[in-house]
Amino acid sequence: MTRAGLRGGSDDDVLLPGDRRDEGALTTLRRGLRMMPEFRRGLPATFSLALIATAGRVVVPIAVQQVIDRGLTRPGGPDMGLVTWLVLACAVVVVITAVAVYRMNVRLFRTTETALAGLRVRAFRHVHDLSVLHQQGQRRGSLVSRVTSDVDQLSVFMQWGGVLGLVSLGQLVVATAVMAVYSWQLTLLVLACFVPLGFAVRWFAKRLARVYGVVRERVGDVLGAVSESVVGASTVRAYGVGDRTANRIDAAIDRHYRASVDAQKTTAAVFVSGEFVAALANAAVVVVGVLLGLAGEISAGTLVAFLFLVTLFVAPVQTASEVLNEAQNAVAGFRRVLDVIDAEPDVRDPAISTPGRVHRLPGGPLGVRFEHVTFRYSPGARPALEDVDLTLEPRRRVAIVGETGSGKTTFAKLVTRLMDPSAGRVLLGSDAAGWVPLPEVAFASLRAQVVMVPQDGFLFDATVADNVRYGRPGMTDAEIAEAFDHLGLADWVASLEAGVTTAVGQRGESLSAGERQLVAVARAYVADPDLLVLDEATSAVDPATERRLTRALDALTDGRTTLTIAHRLSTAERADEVLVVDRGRVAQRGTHAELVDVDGPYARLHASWRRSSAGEPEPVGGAPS
Ligand SMILES: Nc1ncnc2c1ncn2[C@@H]1O[C@H](COP(=O)(O)OP(=O)(O)OP(=O)(O)O)[C@@H](O)[C@H]1O
Repeated sequence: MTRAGLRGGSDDDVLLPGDRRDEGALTTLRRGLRMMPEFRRGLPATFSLALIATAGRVVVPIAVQQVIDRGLTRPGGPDMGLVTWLVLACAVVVVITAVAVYRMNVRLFRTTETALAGLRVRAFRHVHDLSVLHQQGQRRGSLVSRVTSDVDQLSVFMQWGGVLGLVSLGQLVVATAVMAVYSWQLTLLVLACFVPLGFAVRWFAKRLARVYGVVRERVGDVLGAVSESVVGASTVRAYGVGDRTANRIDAAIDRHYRASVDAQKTTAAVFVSGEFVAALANAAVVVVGVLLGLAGEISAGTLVAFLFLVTLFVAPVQTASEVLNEAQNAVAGFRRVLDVIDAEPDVRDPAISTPGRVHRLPGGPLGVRFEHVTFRYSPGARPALEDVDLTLEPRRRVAIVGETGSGKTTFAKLVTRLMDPSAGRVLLGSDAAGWVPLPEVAFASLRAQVVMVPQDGFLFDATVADNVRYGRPGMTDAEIAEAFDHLGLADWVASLEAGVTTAVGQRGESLSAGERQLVAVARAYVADPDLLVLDEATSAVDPATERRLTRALDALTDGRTTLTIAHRLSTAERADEVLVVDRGRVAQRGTHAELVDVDGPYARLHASWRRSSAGEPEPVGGAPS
């Protein structure tokens, strides 16, 4: 299988604003070169080395011609002095050529890796600013592939195809020029032999693109089937469907195998055609060359040199189809990476975009003000929030409740400026300290003073302490242990195998769901925000962890403004204020006591909670976010 066959497809691609799928290859390359100054800077020197390398290759045929015509078959007898001189000169040129090729490879490797590392870093950084991350969450994998496998694909092509393409092109041009100087008749003959191959290569290139397209799809199928069976291993085992899953994987592997064999057959045909035409050209040159020699048109040395040159000419033509095919794939990958970098972030840091109009948030607990805010996930879609107009005072614990899909998470994302409203304004501050519109708040100030604790409390594969340190870098393990102590969690830390230095495993899987939440709460606590947005977990936890969590949350929220997306009515009952969101609108507002007896959405939610309260407390609105 060639390199082209090793990559996975990405059918479930995420569409970015301004994606340019139909852009021509040259336009993409120009756009890419503009974005990779490191690569551009190295190009002239690399081209010069390529020129030396290719020029060096034609020295040998020329020397052979000179040795035969002017050294060995000289009318006055062999001139061994000239032969020795030519052989030595050839040896020197061969060494210089080898050094030039080596230097060119190293340069190309270094400049492409430096340039691609820069590209990858830019793409990664940029991805974090794209609101598409929050709006099309299910397709994050595709974005990841753009900044990983697409860049890898480009790197492989630039180092392998780039070297081959550069040398081949130079070799082709120089060999043709020298051939034309020796004999225009034989040059035309060689070109005539290769014209049909040129057409065949074009046809083969299209077919190769198609067959390797199928191979990539099949690779994607295999990866999809395998990863699904690994991720869903417990479900597979629980339902005893191991055989069925294995059959699915076997079938995907079989389809991949068939597609690969099919693709290899085409690749083999390309090489055979090249070999055939090369043999044909050599034979034609020998026959016609001898006839021309007999007619006194060319010398024996020229004929031998010509046969060398034909070999130099053939190699690039043979590799052209593979390089072309690789180039098609690489340019497609390049375009996908460039589109990520070129996509305009909807939410920009004013410290960068409008440095003249940037503010810090006032210190101390922050209030939240929504001024006629409407948000749509896409133009023309039903508003997820509609005309929300309210002020939440600082230091209050506010519970946001509502049916599933009513707009609670959207509200939280707007407060933390993961997205900007489609209409209206969100402001943070207080009557005393003043209100600042979110688009004018520097990200550094916003991220330091407003913290969101997501429902799943994502943990990194590190220790408990490392995960907490994300909240405030530089804290010592002892300070982190102290923070757990303040949150009333010292007994829990003591129960861990290695205290705060216990490793949590990938995504925190060595801890229970409730314990992961405890770490997430500690992380928010050490960040010491002025406004907290909590997305309450819906997963049931054991009573001991539940008690710890309640205690830790009380300590965390003490004295801070807190917005909790509440899935348990017990949280709403304890809140200073309840916001009831219903189909994108704030339908009710007040304390639990004020709302519970009023006919409305809150009373209905409460009643449904009461009905199911015989068992575990039911999440408000049923389904988890
Ligand atoms: N990324 C998205 N793209 C498009 N529509 C979305 C997206 N996220 C949410 N929505 C839609 O916006 C509306 C409000 O969703 P939101 O997530 O705010 O609801 P929620 O009240 O938090 O629900 P839950 O309790 O289930 O988490 C829903 O109709 C939902 O389908």
